[in-house]
Amino acid sequence: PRAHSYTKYNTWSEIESWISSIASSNPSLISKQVIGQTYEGRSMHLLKLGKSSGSAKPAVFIDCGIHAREWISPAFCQWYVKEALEKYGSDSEMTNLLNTMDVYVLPVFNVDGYVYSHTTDRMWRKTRSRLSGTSCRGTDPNRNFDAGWCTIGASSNPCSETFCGKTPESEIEAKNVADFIRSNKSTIKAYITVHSYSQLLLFPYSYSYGLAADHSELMSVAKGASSALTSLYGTRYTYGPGASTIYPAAGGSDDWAYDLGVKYSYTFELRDTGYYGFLLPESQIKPTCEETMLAVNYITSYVLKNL
Ligand SMILES: NCCCCC[C@@H](C[SeH])C(=O)O
Ligand SMILES: [Zn+2]
Ligand SMILES: [Zn+2]
Ligand SMILES: [Zn+2]
Repeated sequence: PRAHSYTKYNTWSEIESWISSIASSNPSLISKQVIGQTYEGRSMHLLKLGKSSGSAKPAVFIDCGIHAREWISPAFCQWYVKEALEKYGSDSEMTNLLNTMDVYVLPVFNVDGYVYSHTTDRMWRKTRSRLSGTSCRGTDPNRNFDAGWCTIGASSNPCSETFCGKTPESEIEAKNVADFIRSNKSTIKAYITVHSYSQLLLFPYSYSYGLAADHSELMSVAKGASSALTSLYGTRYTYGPGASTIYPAAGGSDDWAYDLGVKYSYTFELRDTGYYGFLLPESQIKPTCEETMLAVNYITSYVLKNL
């Protein structure tokens, strides 16, 4: 069988065995937990990075793979874990971060969809839930959160790629993540959700054109993060509130986390701008992940400084 590689789009079974081995590789720095099952009964594995300490530490939550076809996203979460463990002890920023904070990483949010995009339909986006009254499958998990749910930029047609679901958190995957964040909301200071493609760094709101209370701060952090990203290979990002920067879209995880009180809430749209789109070649995994590390590190060190 194929081996796991950080510069390959790994299958779910490769990722699942990687999760087990990486979690047991360094028990003082990383641990794993299951936050629930997917619709088709797969486990949602959450990794927890950080120097183990008796008391609850402030935390960052990063998820990848909300949308099945966006394969560069789970590749980044795997890359982030590798870099964090590698750099701990040598890089002062990462060492300070993991000594003071915990970083939760959900390598693949929409596991059923990810598997389906590997086996059956490369362009699949949604979950794989069955819906009553139609043969169409799946809900868009990024329209299924309880944030302006189904008001704009989402569809109530189950056959739509942006179907918002029967109710908020109808998708077990979304409910598992929302439950985890709700039960840890006193410690979670930042939420970062990774998608592709378009090269954007977005923040609330997408469910309204109204500006977030923390708009100017979120904007300045986004500016710094995207400049850090650009500094490596010149990759250019656009940044701003979701509604005006990409399109209005209600029910998103970022808007939901922000309204729950997680101030630093960001959505990344990674490479590229459409030449390859979702079919980004594996040769671009390393450069994409390295430049994105700079942006994520910028955000986490800003959060650390402002605890
Ligand atoms: N919460 C919405 C953030 C902006 C839209 C993000 C994209 C990622 Se593919 C989408 O969910 O359509
Ligand atoms: Zn997406
Ligand atoms: Zn996207
Ligand atoms: Zn690196």
